[in-house]
Amino acid sequence: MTPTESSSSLVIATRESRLALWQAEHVQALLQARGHRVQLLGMTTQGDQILDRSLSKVGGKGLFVKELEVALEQGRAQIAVHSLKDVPMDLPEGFALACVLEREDPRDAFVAPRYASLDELPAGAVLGTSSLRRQVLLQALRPDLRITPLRGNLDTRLRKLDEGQYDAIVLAAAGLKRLGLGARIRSIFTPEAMLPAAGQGALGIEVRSDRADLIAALAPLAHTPTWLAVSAERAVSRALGGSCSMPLAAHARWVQSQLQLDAAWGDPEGRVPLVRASAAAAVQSHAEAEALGMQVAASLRARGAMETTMAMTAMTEPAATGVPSSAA
Ligand SMILES: NCc1[nH]cc(CCC(=O)O)c1CC(=O)O
Repeated sequence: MTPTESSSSLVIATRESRLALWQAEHVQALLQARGHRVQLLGMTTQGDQILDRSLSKVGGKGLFVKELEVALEQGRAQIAVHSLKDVPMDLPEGFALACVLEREDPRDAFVAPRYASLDELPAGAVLGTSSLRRQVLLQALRPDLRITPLRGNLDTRLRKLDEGQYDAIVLAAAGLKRLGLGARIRSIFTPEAMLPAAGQGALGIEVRSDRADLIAALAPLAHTPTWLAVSAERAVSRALGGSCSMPLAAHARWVQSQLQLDAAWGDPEGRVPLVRASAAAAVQSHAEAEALGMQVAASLRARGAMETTMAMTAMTEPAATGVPSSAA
């Protein structure tokens, strides 16, 4: 750091949901501890405004990041903090992922006032979820449940549960834990029962790719084991065309020095059984992590994932099935 760099103030562009603000403040504190002056710039994205339609129908993941990128482009901010799960597989030209921070719990959580776990729900109970992945995986576990779309930020989702619109909801454990709402979690799904989404629980920091100085300043915040794991997960999504209209799960974890990657692909209408694939490798670089992801994607495709992907185009049209979906 040169004196001029450390004395200049950095601005973090952030969405204004409580979770987004927590995440931006977390990065702000990490940077302040390293001697940077950091301010926040709160903004509303299209993804926050559109609450009545499935996000997959109106543009998908990018909706949560685009306004923030415009702020970076215009120089109103230098840093955008994202839940990596909401970040498109390939960033637009001119933007880069400077680093990935240590992951919070990547698993999904079951929240319900009257039931302690999915198994306890009576037949026909109404279960709210916010992504195709969760819908498909939960329907495979409990075909008898009425799985219903659930949109909105964390507080909104919990309020809808508390108002009695759902018997139970399933959402990311990471968000609840970050906001101090971990006590609402009745049970956590093991990855074996319900495989998380690529990048779930991890935070990514986006900058303009011409800011090599900033990328260097952010490098100490990186958590390499998380970054390699999410690189492998995101490579699976990318290889399969990665959009949030695809019910895809990808989860990597370290088993000693090996990265174990598990992925699942489901047909939203349940016409074919879930397709699963796994592989492990002694990954040491992003290239090796991505190769592992591509290998698992190829296995998924060999087992039928691609065919149903084609069939899904019709499914994502309005009113075709009414399946829930979002960037979750
Ligand atoms: N799709 C919205 C979203 N993006 C990130 C999280 C949770 C936190 C995380 O995964 O880092 C959530 C909420 C959820 O899926 O329940």
